[in-house]
Amino acid sequence: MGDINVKVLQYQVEFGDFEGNLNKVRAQFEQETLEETDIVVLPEMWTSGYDLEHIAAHACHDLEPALSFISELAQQYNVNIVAGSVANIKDDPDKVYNTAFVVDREGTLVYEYSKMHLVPMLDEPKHLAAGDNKVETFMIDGSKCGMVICYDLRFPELFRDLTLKGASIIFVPAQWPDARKKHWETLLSARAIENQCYIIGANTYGEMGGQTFAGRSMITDPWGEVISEAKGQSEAVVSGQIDSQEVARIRQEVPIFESRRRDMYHCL
Ligand SMILES: O=C(O)CCC(=O)C(=O)O
Repeated sequence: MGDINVKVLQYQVEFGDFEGNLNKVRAQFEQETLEETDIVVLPEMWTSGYDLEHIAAHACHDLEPALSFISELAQQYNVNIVAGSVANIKDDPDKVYNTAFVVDREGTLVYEYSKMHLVPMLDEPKHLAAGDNKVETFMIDGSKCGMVICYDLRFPELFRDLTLKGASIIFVPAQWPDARKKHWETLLSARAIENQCYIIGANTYGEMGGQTFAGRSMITDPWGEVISEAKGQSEAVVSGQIDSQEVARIRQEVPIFESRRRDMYHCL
């Protein structure tokens, strides 16, 4: 298992413009040099933005057509894609989920996860159904990974569960507002430090649907150091290398997983 090169694409998602958003992603793959890249990461709700009033009209069905689109890109560029999330309808046509998915270099779907904590501040519970997936990990190029979506970042239990299940890299696709930018930056660092794993935050930026989004996509290492970041609200590619030995090194240096007192508190 070698080092892993990651690229987070930070760009402005177009509000309610499915085709426009697909074209935007394709254009970025065309202009980037991806030969040395192992994983490309997209933000939350990248096909529609937060056009919640019309979310059913924008929704994919069992991830299609977004899955086929991403699968073709993955094969064409020989890269794993953590494809942020899309509005998605599964069995029940009245339920739209906010579903993230991952496709490997062969174009095969390796994981999907529907956001389990919906955001009251954005009226998400009125328009979206909460995912009730089990907390699971998935593999990319030999590394065990986890996925959460945006507001999930506020729930340390979810991250602890993923790390106890062996995740050493956790992806956080987001559309995080500028109004709470400080929380985004602080919580990404905190989750990396307290779980001693890599945290990869992929946000959008700029004005959309009456909100301003923060940008500040970043890759944080298991020591809490930001190894690569987008400075602010601008188009950016955040590139960083994940050292496959670093998680074990940090966990040896500060052995919090051995120091836990599960007999003293009622959580995982
Ligand atoms: O928790 C927050 O402040 C932002 C959450 C959010 O915007 C989202 O989950 O889409």
